Amino acid sequence: MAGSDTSAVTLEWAMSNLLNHPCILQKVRDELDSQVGQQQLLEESNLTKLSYLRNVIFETLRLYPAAPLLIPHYSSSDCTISGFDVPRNTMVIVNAWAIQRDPKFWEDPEIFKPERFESNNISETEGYKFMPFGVGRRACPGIGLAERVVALTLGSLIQCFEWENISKEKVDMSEGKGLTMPKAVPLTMPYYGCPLLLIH
Ligand code: HEM
Repeated sequence: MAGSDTSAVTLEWAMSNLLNHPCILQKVRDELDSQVGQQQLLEESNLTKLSYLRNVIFETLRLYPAAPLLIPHYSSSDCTISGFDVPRNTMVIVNAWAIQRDPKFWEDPEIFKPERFESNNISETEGYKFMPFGVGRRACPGIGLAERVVALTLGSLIQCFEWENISKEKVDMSEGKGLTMPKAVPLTMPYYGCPLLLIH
């Protein structure tokens, strides 16, 4: 799975979600102001304090996973999955997109609500309902890098520029086709530089 394409589409989905939810965008900006301030640029060492930014990225990956069907796996032995007998050497495709929007597991599954991740330690309590990086031995080995790159880039874009949807329409969130899930309509939006940029 390409590391750059997955991170790039996740950024585009995250930015689109924020433009459609100005209050959430403002909350991210407030967190950046209080935890990093306007006198210095966001750095990797700041990320541990930016939990709301992290939740925005998790919520983006829940609704718009970059690899919606993960990567095809083969069963190494006969097994049973949800009551279905799966013989050895069968190709198994996991629909993470559907699981991450399943109303059996998620309250208001179609709503973009980063707060849902506030009290949870995903790895311990979320089990197999949230798996944008896959799970187990063949899960994405780039997860640590991906989380840092997406958070640093998204956080820097919000810290350094003013973003606003000037169109009367919401940003189109239709999904395109591809191994990594692109937006059907690419995001284009004007932005304004912040005073922080003039300092550096
Ligand atoms: C937001 C960013 C990313 C997402 C959402 C993502 C997601 C995934 C997913 C879902 C898989 C398949 C897991 C499975 O089938 O169980 C995967 C595999 C993989 N990813 Fe990522 N990935 C991201 C970034 C990266 C980065 C930055 C790198 C490396 C620098 C990377 C390297 C890999 C590799 C090498 C595999 C194959 C692992 C294997 O088959 O054993 N990924 N990724």
